[in-house]
Amino acid sequence: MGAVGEELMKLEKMQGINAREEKILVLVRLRPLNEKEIMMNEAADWECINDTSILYRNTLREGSTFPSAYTFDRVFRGDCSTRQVYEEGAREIAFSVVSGINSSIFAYGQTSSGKTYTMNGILEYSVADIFDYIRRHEERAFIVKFSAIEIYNEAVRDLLSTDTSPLRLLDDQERGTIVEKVTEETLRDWNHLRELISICEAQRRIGETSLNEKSSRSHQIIKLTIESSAREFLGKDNSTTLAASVSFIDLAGSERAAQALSAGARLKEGCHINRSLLTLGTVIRKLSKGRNGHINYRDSKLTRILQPCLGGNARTAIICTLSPARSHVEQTRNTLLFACCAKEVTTKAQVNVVMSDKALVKHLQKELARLESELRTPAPVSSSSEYAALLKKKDLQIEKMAKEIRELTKQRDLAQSRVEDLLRMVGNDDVSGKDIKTSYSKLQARDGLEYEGSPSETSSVADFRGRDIGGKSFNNPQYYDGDSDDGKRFLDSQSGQSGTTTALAMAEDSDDCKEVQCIEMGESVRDNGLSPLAINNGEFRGIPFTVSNDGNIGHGLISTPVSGNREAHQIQNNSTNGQPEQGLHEVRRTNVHSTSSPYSNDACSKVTADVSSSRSLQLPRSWSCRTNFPTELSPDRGEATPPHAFDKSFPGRPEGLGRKLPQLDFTGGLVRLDSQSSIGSARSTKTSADEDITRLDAFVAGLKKMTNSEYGKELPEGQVLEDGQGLDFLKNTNYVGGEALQNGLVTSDWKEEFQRQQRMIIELWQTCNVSIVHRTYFFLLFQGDPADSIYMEVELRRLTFLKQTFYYGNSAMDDGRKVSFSSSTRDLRRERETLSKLMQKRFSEDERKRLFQKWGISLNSKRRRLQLISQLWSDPKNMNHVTESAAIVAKIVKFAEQGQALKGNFGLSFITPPQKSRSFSWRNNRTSLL
Ligand SMILES: Nc1ncnc2c1ncn2[C@@H]1O[C@H](COP(=O)(O)OP(=O)(O)OP(=O)(O)O)[C@@H](O)[C@H]1O
Repeated sequence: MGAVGEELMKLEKMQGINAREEKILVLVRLRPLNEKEIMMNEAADWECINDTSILYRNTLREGSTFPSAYTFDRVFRGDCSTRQVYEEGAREIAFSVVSGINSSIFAYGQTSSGKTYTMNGILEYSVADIFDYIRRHEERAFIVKFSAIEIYNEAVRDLLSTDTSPLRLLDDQERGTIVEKVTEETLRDWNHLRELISICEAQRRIGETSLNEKSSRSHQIIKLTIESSAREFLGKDNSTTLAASVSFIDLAGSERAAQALSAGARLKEGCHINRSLLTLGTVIRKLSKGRNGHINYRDSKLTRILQPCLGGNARTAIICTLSPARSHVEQTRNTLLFACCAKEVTTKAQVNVVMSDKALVKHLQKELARLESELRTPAPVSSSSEYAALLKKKDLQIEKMAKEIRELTKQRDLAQSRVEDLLRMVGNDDVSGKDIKTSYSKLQARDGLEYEGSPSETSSVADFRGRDIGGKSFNNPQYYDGDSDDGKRFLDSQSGQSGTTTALAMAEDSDDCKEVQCIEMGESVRDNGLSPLAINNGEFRGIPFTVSNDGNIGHGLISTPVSGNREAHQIQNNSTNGQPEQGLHEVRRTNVHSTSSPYSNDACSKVTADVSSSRSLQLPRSWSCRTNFPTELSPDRGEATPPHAFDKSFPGRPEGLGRKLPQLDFTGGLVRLDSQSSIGSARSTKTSADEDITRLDAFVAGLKKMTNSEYGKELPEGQVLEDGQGLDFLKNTNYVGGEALQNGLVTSDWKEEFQRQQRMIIELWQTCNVSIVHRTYFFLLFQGDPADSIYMEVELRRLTFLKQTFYYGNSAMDDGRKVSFSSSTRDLRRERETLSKLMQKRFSEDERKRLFQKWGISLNSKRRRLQLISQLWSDPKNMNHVTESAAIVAKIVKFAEQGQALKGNFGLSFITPPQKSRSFSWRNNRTSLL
């Protein structure tokens, strides 16, 4: 065998070693708190507990649905140097390039988390190592080429060229996607490298965001291509060359635009950045599930260029950079979720050999000989014990899945039976609920825009789409400043940005941006300066009930002693004032003692009435708010109803019918309050939105749909649940609905469990852009009755499903309509707009003024109502905020009146259930009571 043969053998051996699948190496680097964070007294919530695990240690958030510990190939704490990150993590991957293996190192993370800081170091250490290797291998001739591009606003730019025109991407059959005409410099030495790097730094788009003065606004890809050949064969026709490249990819920040407080150009960049990153996330997610089906590499320039690094012929390491600050917890989690997916992705790198024709022929002859010999002596079949082990493993898998299916079916059936009971209870023996649906179908919101079969309502729909204002075409509804003197003045969409992301969304007219914007629009408003809500003896025992005419939210709670007279409800006034105000409406229909309340104005009475619209139940173990309402619909809603008039106890939640107004819509919307359906124009201010905020049939249909739907049954295509996350957590809850309740086995810690679930639900509402009307109804209706557990569970299931669906960029189906994160964001924005219009009707000018002041909104600013509504429900961790938000929304949507109306519509009635069965099903036994 000559030298060529040896060379070939060596290469084949290398190919044999490397041409195998391996998982992407995932490294996590936690940076220390920066000066700004320290100045702001930020807490560092993340800790690397060993070399592979990172822990979230904020015990205050124990109710979170997220896992608190994450494990990766390697994690680096804040005091680790970049050299350590390189040597203990990225080096092996980067260094493969000298052996002819493609490799790539990514940095992924939110702005200011240290991507550029890390990648600059990694690049320099890698090049130093490569140069060192070259120096030590004089027998080979090396060529090192350097190129650098950035992807800025979905355009590819050459960072080594002064020509800023975008470069085209071409598809090459052999090499995949290549960047046309990109400059490639042959590296001479270390100084040359430094020079090129500083050119790139000067050319790269950098901007200032609120979190980073020098924020990289583009994705940067620096590529080193290394070719090497044995010197002795140089120039000969049987020479072979190893050719591979290593890419250093410094991605732009993965944060949401809202978090970085981006606006204008920054926002537009954010849109593009996030489109690329969204596609990257989708690609990684799909790859992590295996390579089945279409992978959408071509959806962004970034993924197109990086295709070989993502599941192709390359070894890849991803360094996820994190900030430990508490204020960045959401982004940190997103980064970790991305990292979790990435660690499941496999690539298949192999040595890339460029052969001369003669060498290739020789190589093929050898390969042929090897295959022929393999055919003659086939490899021994695996032993039967191996087969048996495999079979056993599969059997176990099947058994586990069957168990899960049984469990889910049981839960679904249980929920289904509750729905059927509900349907029976509303006066329909046909549990299919067909009649109910028919009767109310005309009121059913369809696609959030129209009301089916209601021409008068649909005719009032104002179409603002595509309207041309001042040369600018907006797809969004116009804003009228109802608080201004003329009341209907169109506002420039860019003015009055304060506190709303909507204004930012409208500020951009880039088509590209619109869709992505919706994804980015978060609800950034946090600090609303709420006064603390008094909690009853440190416990949350009831529901908030009012907005007072001084603009304060009533801090009263309607509470029920855990034991004692169920009718001895008391409105506990936690105000500091303690003096009754004029306009206080006594809640007479129960034995409620209306203590002096500064909050008890008309609004107060409405919300309290709403609470009171639920029938009192005898459920001694319940800690929740107990409220009463009459057995018959009184034409006078304020009419007192003596408690004995409905002295029928019911151990489930009959009050739920009166209280469960919201449509538990799959889309997260109670009813979509679309501006088009209600307040799109000055003319249409008095439309269906006013009257048709909620419908019971919609709620029932929603419930039924939920119990029949995918929640918990299956996740959307390609969706994965993180460890300890998703549906499993429900199994850990103290489930007291269903059987446990029927058997009277109400657990004593249900109260605690309820609060935990409530917290989770409130957070998930925010994450999933759930309608704030829905949030309000659900929050006010489900107050901790043990029988609420089924509803809590279904809601949790639904929200978890939505969250997962959205996280992976998927859409969920609802009545044939696709719901995605962006569409839910849009719906929520529209709902807020609608509520802001209605606010003018529901609150007097004085009340509005006081609310604005209380919520820190300048009385001179524009779109004050929208600003206020935008703040509502924006701080899920702050229970005071939540309760006050609910009170305001409740007043706007006439929550109280809805309860009464529904009671009248459906003639709710309850009977005492047989003591034995303690059934909590709905009864259609109107005559027994009325
Ligand atoms: N591990 C670290 N140790 C010390 N300082 C760090 C570390 N990581 C980042 N920094 C500092 O934090 C600041 C932000 O870092 P860097 O610019 O690398 O963030 P980035 O993630 O690239 O942000 P962007 O996405 O906005 O470009 C810089 O001043 C950097 O020096």
